[in-house]
Amino acid sequence: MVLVVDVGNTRIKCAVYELDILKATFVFTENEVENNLKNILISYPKVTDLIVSSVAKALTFDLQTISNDLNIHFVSNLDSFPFENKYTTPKTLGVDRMILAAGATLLFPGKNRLIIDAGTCVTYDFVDEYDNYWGGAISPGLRLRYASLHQFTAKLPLLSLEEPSGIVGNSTNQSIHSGVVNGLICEIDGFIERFKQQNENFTIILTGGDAVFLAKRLKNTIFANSNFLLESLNQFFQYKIKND
Ligand SMILES: Nc1ncnc2c1ncn2[C@@H]1O[C@H](COP(=O)(O)OP(=O)(O)OP(=O)(O)O)[C@@H](O)[C@H]1O
Ligand SMILES: CC(C)(CO)[C@@H](O)C(=O)NCCC(=O)O
Ligand SMILES: [K+]
Repeated sequence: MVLVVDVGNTRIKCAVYELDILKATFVFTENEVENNLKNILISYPKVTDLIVSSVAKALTFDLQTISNDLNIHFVSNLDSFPFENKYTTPKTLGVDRMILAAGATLLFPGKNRLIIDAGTCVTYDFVDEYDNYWGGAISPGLRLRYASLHQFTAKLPLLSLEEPSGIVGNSTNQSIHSGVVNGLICEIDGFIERFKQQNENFTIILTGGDAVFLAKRLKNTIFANSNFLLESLNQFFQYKIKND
């Protein structure tokens, strides 16, 4: 069994897999990480391997201290990935984006793949049908958009996510909701439109903390798979075992 750990910018998500079978998922914050991981390992004593993708600052404790007999692997840009990396600054590419690209490469072979991860940031990543990874785009996620409107102005309140009443916001709050929510939906619809015009034989994957909320509101029918990063970590782990 493997415990996959996604240390995101805001939260930590993990899952236990037995080969391709998802046994359990967990979400917690950084200060709870040590206790949570210990408890997961007590509940799942058959876990032999831990695979960690982190885009956050270093964890405040040493993972190795939670168990002596675990194999712990931190994904890094130095690993070998199942795609050809065409990014011009591969050393600064986020490992979360590399894992998403790896998962899409392994799970949807022979397709032009667009992975949209709507988390703290929204990332767009493109892997072509020949398994070349080209990069994509980074923009602010929903919560970040609300927070930055408040933080960088004098007058705008800090609001939390709410369905806008329409495109035309008729108050300060409604204008903010429309700008943030409708703005991101138009952005994602726009990226998808361009991608579809330029590529045949494609697949689009939508994931991240806001995926379910956004999927229902997009013009294109795209199913949200909130666990795609965790699934991709599991796929990457199996790929590593085969190729090491
Ligand atoms: N408890 C929560 N804390 C923070 N964000 C949440 C929470 N529940 C839902 N969300 C939504 O999820 C989004 C953050 O997504 P996610 O949890 O995937 O981010 P993350 O942990 O920073 O991961 P990543 O760094 O991979 O984007 C926010 O924009 C927010 O709207
Ligand atoms: C864009 C984020 C913050 C998304 O989590 C992460 O992938 C990251 O820190 N990336 C580094 C920059 C890059 O991917 O080019
Ligand atoms: K993200």
